[in-house]
Amino acid sequence: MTAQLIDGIALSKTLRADVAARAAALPRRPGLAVILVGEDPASAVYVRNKVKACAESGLHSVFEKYDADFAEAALLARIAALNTDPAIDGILVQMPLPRHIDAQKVIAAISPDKDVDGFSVQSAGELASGLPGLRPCTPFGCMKLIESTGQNLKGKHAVVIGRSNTVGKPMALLLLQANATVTVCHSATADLAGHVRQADVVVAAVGRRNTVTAEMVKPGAIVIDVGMNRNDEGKLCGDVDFAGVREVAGWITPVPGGVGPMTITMLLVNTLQAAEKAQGLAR
Ligand SMILES: Nc1nc(=O)c2c([nH]1)NC[C@@H]1CN(c3ccc(C(=O)N[C@@H](CCC(=O)O)C(=O)O)cc3)C=[N+]21
Ligand SMILES: [Mg+2]
Repeated sequence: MTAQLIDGIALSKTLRADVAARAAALPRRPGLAVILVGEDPASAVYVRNKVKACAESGLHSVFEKYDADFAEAALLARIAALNTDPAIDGILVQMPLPRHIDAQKVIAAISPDKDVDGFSVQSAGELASGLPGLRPCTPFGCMKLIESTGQNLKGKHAVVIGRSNTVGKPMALLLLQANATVTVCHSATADLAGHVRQADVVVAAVGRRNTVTAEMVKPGAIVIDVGMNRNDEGKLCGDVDFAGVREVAGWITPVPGGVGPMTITMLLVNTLQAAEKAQGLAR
């Protein structure tokens, strides 16, 4: 059996067309502010892709780039200004930030209504409480990828590998909300392979290549690869041994072309949602 590929670029295209149509129907264009502090080359690429994606979906965006020694107080002042800027519906401060800046302070400074990353305590609390709100983009995108298989999660066993605030924890909560039975594995898990073997859905968000191998995967499982690593040849690869696992799984996401583009797509969706709310349209 060879797994079906879940194409994050194709799904992104469909969802971004919907964003564009809904954005065009609004009296005022949704606006996203993207802030980058420092010179990390990978961050610069991701941020450029986010700004480009906004333009392609008819969203307004502003990009602010600051030197690595930009003061925390100055960054907080920029966020305060954007919080009250009526042209801006979403604020994204690219992570990681330089060490002299307290990321938690920065996240807390963003108005919860403009928290399109879904990283704030309010957004996390809304997700954990089953209330509507802005969901973290990567796990939100993973849910769309899983939904695109057409498989109902009710009664299925999902195993999340990784427990970060940005991916693993919110992923587990979203799967729970979709009626899956959820196990969260992490670096201190005693028998990772034993847990993954039980999984109808595997979400790998570890940051280490070849964490999930063919002999760990239940035949027919849905395998979602959040990893972003480099192999020995310097090529982008995920946490899953793609070549091996695709021979066992039912569905699998590639890296690149899987979760990455969907993370950006859900950022657009969240910005649209924030704009619709700001303009009095409930969603
Ligand atoms: N405040 C904040 N919000 C984020 O959402 C955020 C962040 N900080 N910091 C860094 C991570 C990482 N991230 C990615 C988004 C898209 C791709 C993406 O489009 N990847 C392409 C490949 C890109 C390539 O070739 O390098 C793909 O998987 O096909 C990757 C990574 C968002 N992040
Ligand atoms: Mg709110």
